[in-house]
Amino acid sequence: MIRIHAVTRRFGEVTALDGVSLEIEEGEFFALLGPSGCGKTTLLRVLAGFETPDSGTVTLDGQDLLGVPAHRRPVNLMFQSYALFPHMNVEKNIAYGLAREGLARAEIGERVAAVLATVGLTAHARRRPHQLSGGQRQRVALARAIVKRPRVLLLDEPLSALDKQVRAEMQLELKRLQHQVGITFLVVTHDQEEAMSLADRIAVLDRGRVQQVDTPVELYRHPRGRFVAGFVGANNVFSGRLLPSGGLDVPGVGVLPAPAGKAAGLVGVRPESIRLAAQGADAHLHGTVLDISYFGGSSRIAVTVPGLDRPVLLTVPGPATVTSGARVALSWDPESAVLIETTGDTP
Ligand SMILES: Nc1ncnc2c1ncn2[C@@H]1O[C@H](COP(=O)(O)OP(=O)(O)OP(=O)(O)O)[C@@H](O)[C@H]1O
Repeated sequence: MIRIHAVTRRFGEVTALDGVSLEIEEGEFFALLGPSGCGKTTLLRVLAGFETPDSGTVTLDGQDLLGVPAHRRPVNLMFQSYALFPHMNVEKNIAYGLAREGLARAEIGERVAAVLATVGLTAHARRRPHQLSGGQRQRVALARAIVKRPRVLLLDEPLSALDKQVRAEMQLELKRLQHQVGITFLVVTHDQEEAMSLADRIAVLDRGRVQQVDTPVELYRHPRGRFVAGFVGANNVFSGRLLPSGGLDVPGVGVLPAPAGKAAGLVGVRPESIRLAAQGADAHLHGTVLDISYFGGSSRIAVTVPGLDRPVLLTVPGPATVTSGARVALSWDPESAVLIETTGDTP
């Protein structure tokens, strides 16, 4: 198990990591998710040994890791595929690290062959990187990292260079591989969909601080704090006061469906929980359709509501039945509204 405790790293005025504590289990697929500049790469570099924190500790199975030089750590950083050696074929690229470790030729041959089979590139062993597709190059980069049999594999935005379809394929591939090799994977990404689809657990970082660590489902269902609520999946966040009899009283808007409570705070309602309602008794909000985005299987509708500073988003299956400029009524079940953050208790 990796235990990161109170790790802080400053660069002049910038605090890249601000008291980060995390525990990553053996064999886990763990993601660090956050916007650009939140400190993800710095944390990865600390684990890899390319960066020393100002304070804090990192242990692997109880053993200090920070005092161990980078090349002695049982941790490997997977570089982007453009870091492959262009003049070496696939096999040689993969064998390179093992040869440097001084392993016997026979063992290198066996290990390279095994890993080539694992990533499905046996038939391409003699090709050079420029003779491969982006996805295949990414597999070589992966093979090169896992052939060294690290305990922990660090991946920095591993799929960002790939186009959408290849990316989806590689996500499946990465998960399958991680399962097969049983190595702990720690992936860094700013793409929440990627983190959700890959990881067993996700740590959301903002400005050098861990905001929440949870499974993808929990992060989506019960985001804690405004940042996570807005960053992980689309969300509608309403600010108001929960009423003991049920509902959220939003100043200037009215009482919106929400469970009973006593706190003033922020409540989130996911776009797929909101439906178009008939005007009248069962409608809770009224507004004007601002924009419609069609995604094939579903559509996202943005509705401007007087009194709210951001449009309300809702998702409907298939093409939308309304058009821009239409007046619509919106509704949702109280149970689908979750308290994200309290801003004070009502006396
Ligand atoms: N060597 C450095 N010198 C000065 N500032 C740095 C250095 N490395 C990182 N920083 C700063 O620390 C902060 C965190 O950087 P980091 O690269 O960890 O972010 P990130 O979340 O990985 O972002 P991105 O997704 O853009 O790579 C940023 O403000 C960055 O400018």
